[in-house]
Amino acid sequence: MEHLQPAMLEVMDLSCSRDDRLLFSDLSFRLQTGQVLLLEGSNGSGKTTLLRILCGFRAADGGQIAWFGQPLAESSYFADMAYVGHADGTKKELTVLENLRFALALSQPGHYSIDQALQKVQLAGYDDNLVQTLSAGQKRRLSLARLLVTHSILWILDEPFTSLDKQGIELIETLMDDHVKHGGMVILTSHHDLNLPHLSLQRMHLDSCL
Ligand SMILES: Nc1ncnc2c1ncn2[C@@H]1O[C@H](COP(=O)(O)OP(=O)(O)OP(=O)(O)O)[C@@H](O)[C@H]1O
Repeated sequence: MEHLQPAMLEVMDLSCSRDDRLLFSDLSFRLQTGQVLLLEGSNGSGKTTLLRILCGFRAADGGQIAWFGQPLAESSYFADMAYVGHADGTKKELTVLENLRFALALSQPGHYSIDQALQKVQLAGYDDNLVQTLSAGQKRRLSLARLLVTHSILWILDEPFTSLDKQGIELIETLMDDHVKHGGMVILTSHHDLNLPHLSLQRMHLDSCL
């Protein structure tokens, strides 16, 4: 009787326009722990805009979002959610280690220590490197390490595979798999096919909302 379980995340009748162009309307979905939602759609269809609304960076034009039955602002949502966007969210003038310590100071600790997370994303040995000296793929790996050292239930990932090599792509898939198997949830956009055969994957095409 899965439909009777309270949805951790419930999006109801969301609508958004930009520059008088309707991106989506009446958009509704529910996401439970252990589930992954893949947002698909052509360039400009509104995927990033929807993620930014889900992160609270931007208001929707209509609709509601609830976290465990509560409006976001009255819930623990913003402590339970972590976002990795196009810009990676790292501080370029700080070292790798300082970035992770900074992230940890603003959040509850996650399952991984900083050393374990750096090992996991294959950045061990880069602790004292300034972020501005890292490659694009290494910066992306650092943003993944940030997810591992801090506590969050919902990962919101905008094009997480960008700049990553084959091993990096497999690494994200492994991390997502681990995360949802331990009670997490993921919403992501990607133009790549996902290789997550053992997970409960929902797909939403934004173009169909127009
Ligand atoms: N800062 C902005 N100001 C005005 N319009 C914007 C802004 N950012 C995006 N848009 C417009 O909103 C629409 C949706 O953009 P969005 O970035 O959400 O699309 P997307 O589906 O993520 O695209 P892509 O696959 O190219 O990343 C586009 O028409 C875009 O031009």
